Amino acid sequence: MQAPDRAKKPLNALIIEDVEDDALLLVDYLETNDFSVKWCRVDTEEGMISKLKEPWDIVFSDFSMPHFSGHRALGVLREHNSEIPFIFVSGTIGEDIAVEALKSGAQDYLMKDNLVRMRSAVERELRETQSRKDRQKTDRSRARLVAILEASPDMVAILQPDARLEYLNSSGLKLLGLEGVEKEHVEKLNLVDLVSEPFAQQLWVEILPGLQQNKAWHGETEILTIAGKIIPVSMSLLAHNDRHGEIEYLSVTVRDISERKHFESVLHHQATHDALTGLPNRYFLINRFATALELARRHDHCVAVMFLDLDNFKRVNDSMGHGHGDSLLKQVSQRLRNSLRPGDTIARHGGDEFTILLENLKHPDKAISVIRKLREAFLQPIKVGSQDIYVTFSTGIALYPTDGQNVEDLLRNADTAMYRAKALGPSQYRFYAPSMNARGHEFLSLEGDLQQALEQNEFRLYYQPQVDAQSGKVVGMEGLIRWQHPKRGIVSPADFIPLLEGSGLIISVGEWVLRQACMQHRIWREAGFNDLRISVNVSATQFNDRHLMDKIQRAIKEEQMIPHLLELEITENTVMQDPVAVIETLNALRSEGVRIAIDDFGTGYSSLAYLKRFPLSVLKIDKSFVDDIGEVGGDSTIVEASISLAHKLGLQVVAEGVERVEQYEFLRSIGCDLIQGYYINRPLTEADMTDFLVKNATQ
Ligand SMILES: Nc1nc2c(ncn2[C@@H]2O[C@H](COP(=O)(O)O[C@H]3[C@@H](O)[C@H](n4cnc5c(=O)[nH]c(N)nc54)O[C@@H]3COP(=O)(O)O)[C@@H](O)[C@H]2O)c(=O)[nH]1
Repeated sequence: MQAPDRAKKPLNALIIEDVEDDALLLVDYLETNDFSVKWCRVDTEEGMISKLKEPWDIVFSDFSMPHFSGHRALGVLREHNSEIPFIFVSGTIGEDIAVEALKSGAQDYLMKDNLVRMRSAVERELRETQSRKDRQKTDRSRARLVAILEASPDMVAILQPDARLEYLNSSGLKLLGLEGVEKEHVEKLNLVDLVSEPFAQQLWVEILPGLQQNKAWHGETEILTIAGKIIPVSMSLLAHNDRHGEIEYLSVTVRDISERKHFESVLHHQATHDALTGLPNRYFLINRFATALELARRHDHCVAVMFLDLDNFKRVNDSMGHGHGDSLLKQVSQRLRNSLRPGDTIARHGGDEFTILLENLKHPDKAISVIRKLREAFLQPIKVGSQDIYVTFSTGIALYPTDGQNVEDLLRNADTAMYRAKALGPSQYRFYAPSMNARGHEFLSLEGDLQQALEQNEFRLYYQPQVDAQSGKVVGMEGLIRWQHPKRGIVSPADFIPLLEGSGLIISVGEWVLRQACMQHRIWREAGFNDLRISVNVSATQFNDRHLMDKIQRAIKEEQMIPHLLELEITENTVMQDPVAVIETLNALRSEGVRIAIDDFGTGYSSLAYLKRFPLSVLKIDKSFVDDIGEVGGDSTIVEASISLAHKLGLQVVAEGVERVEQYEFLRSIGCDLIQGYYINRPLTEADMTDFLVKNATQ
């Protein structure tokens, strides 16, 4: 082999020729025609095969040789998969054979004695080989690109400028549920048909026209599978221009982000909901509340926020353990949720506190109907472990726009109102009033003084007479506490009982009231007023005191009280707190001979039918019902019905707060047993009560 001349066109030629001179003539011809030939001559099949490993640009072959043939040489070359151009150069070839040779894959044939066409034939073959190689390279890289697109986990599509599908990769077919669908059907689809409303609109009206200018759109949206399933996706839409700057085609890459969205929503739920109850948390509520206020401001609506605090939750937690406490909270949450409308928001504020947001209220009173509904929902006990627990809650309500203009103020005011409700005993509700804040400060200073009031002997017991409705004779009295404050004078129990409740002092002050009443009763008995009954109020906190029975028994014994003349007034709500335990205590009191009165009847959420299971003696109809008597639009049928039913259940009925003669007369006419109220007398000091008894006895 000879080295090629670098100034000329290099040509590596394998020459299959038995005659060395013919080969040299050929090379000489090529060299004189501007080729620098690197060549090798073989004349056997083995020789050719051994040389095929080298990088030949062209093969020249004689047609017939003693040990080899041009035909066979062409066969060998093609068997080795070689696409190297093959040119016959022969002295003997006839036209038929030449045609045959071309048919069998040779690129050309030339006569040894006429090589005029050789230069152009070689140049042509080299050119075609090069362009074939280029084409193959392009095909290969195209195939690779398609393979990459097909292997992509994202949907990739090529679209016509009007968004019709031209190509859709396998992931796209899979994502859209188009696997197995005929290609021609797929190609009829438009991207607009494959996205959900309202993105289809946006795509059509805004995004596609905008691509002329913007060239690209990226965003998160939803696509619609052929089966109608909506899948959240991230999408990149690109416009590809032709050389005139017109959109030639579009490409779109779509990534299924369902999993990410799912995790995002899980995270969002965790950040906005309470893990124990699954209810929205404080953060969620504040956001929702802010939106509700915006809307209310715009549409002139009223919004109520209610703060609920479970009564005695701590007792359940402490006595039954946190596991049971959690179970109670979960069940309470469920009941609260079920009692509200879908548009109302209930959130767990923390601990045993819940917040309810009532939007778009027509009237603030609607909040009361909601409280009633909630109370009804809790009439049935909640089973925790093996115990039935009756749940009550204290509620504070603040209203937009009257009680505040922003979330913070309204929540704070609802909280203040809730604390005031809680101080009144279980199951109470209070609407916020600005005076609550002012009184809050006053309360603080009173609270400090209360600590010493008992030691300093500052409490007084006043007595309000109860008379027989028919005869007008005094048959008993209610003991009502007052606080003789050294600086403020007489302080109303409405102002300090909640403080005593809150501090727990009510237990010892309640005991003082009981003993004071029993002691005074003995003094009046000794003065000849023998059969008078005396009643005292027992708050829910006192009722929960496990030493209550013991204290009552000791007071009766030590103050020489006649048990059947002692009456304890408890409210419906005290009864409802824990009915099973209450029945037990009431039975014990009854066996001592002590009478029990239900105070403020009608203000709670029990019914007489419900109360009949308790060993009660007296029903005190609340002043609010008595107030209705004789008023225009007032409804006295409740009073009538209550008295009639109470009598059927063997209860004596006392009407409280009787202020006017027509109330008295009406109550007498419908069979009310006893009357108490300013119409008879206000609560009196013991001295004034003694005078009143004397006067009454002599009338
Ligand atoms: N746990 C205890 N609670 C007590 C005790 N003493 C009183 N209280 C409770 O405080 C609340 C306010 O009591 P008071 O200011 O004494 O008001 C009572 C009566 O004075 C009042 N009343 C009676 N008749 C009329 C009337 O004709 N008009 C009118 N406007 N008010 C009237 O009503 C209150 C009656 O109380 P009750 O029968 O108990 O419902 C009050 O809730 C008391 O219960 C105590 O020692 N312990």
